[in-house]
Amino acid sequence: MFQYIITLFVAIFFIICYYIWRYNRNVPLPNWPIIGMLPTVLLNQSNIHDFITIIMKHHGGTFHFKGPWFTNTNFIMTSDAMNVHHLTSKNFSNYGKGSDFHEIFDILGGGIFNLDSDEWKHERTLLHSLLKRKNIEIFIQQNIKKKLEKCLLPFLDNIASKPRQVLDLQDILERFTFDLTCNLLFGFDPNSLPYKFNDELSDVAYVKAISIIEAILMSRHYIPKSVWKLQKWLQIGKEMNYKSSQESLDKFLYKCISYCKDEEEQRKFNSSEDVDESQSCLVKSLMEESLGKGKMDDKYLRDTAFNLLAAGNGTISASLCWLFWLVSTHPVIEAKIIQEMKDNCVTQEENWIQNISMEKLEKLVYIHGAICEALRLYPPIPSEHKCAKKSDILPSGDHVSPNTKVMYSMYAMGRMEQIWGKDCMEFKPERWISDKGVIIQVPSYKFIAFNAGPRSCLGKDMTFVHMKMIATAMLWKFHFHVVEPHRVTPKLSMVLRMEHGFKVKVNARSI
Ligand code: HEM
Repeated sequence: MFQYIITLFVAIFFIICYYIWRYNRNVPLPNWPIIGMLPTVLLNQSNIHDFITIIMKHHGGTFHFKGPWFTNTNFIMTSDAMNVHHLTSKNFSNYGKGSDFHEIFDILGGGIFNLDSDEWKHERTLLHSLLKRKNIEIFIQQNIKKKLEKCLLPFLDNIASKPRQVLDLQDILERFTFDLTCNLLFGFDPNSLPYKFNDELSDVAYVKAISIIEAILMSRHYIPKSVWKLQKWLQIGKEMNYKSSQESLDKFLYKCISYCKDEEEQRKFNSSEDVDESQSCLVKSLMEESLGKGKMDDKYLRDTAFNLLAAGNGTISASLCWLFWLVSTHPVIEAKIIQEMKDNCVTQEENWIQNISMEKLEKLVYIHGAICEALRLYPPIPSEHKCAKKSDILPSGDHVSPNTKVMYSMYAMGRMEQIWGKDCMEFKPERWISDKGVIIQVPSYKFIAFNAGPRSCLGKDMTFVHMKMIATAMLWKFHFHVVEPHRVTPKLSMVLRMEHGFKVKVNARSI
């Protein structure tokens, strides 16, 4: 009798397995009993963004992810522009960051990215007023110009004189934008890309720390909370280097803050010829603004400075890398960019960087289109998540329960035929230029790289200034030849960097 019961249970087990297998065999992300969809996600980690794009296309733009049972990792994922419009604008008040966000992004502390409700509104108003100040705008342009002229361009000149030398352009751009952002925030240049260079650049602990932290923060999105928290506590697995990276970063940030506060230190620094004698500095302005409002402790300054550093540093260098890669692999587009610059230069021998002006940059619509394309296809922040306060129905008809996480994939949205048409996978700057030769404005819930609605990016205009100045100055003087067979793939990280760096040979361009 016992044998019959065992046989019956085994038979039932296999029949269930067979039906689950039959149901799952044609779907890109099978849902298994107990373990849910997690194993397939882990198997596709190395190409997660393209994998998500396939799933989004397969499910018509919105999809319900099921994590392992009892781990509370279920969420909704969407790339439907109307859903994103609803989440970011139409029903904005129902979608906050949620408690999971604060736990995952503990490193952001009490900075703007981690705030909600009135605290967020107050911080946004403050930062908005600081970032839009005329003196900050002017400082940004001078800051970029000086570092380009005296540091990056001579550095690339030196590399171009050695035709065999291979350069990791991603590393160089990360150092360059890190220095620019620190100069803007703290009024000094940490020289991670030094003015006086040798052939070897030494590693900079805090630049590395940021990249390690970004990769760990990404992994916290798909590893169950209890697991990553245990790993963090034990300092093992993906969380192994979190504590040491955080300490290295904090040491740097607190040093910068005391530098901002200490006039004596500044004089010492500013007597060095390598250091920018900056007049404007966001942290100082912040200290003046916050004076008497009871918020000016070092922790607040650390959190605000780090949020701005995280917002503006890696995002710009990553966008530049993807732009250079796309341009270098599309010679016809590269030729059009150079032609447009020639058409807008007084003489062809003119030194582009010395004569650069905002008026001149505004005339460059083709490169503006190319930058938009790079941001569409490779958005530096590849996904976002929100948490529903009350139950809701998305425009796609999907029901959202209270406390449900809703993610939107910016990466997948840039590749949706419904938004961009049949040629959505092509790098095509012309897409952004009207018949009258002006830039076509696409609603931000479709061109989502800078987010949409009340929480849209405060640094969008600043980003275009950075990217146009840096890209034109570099392309005017150099062609970047992508080294074969170097694989260019996105890294699994909060910021969409390149997994294996961006290996190029630099050739001087004759105009
Ligand atoms: C390619 C460059 C950039 C991209 C793609 C980008 C993208 C984004 C995105 C997607 C958000 C929404 C984040 C969220 O709500 O969780 C955001 C917010 C923000 N960005 Fe940017 N950003 C860029 C550059 C900058 C720069 C240069 C700054 C200025 C230093 C900046 C400042 C901010 C701030 C302060 C917010 C917070 C807005 C809020 O929560 O109300 N960003 N950005």
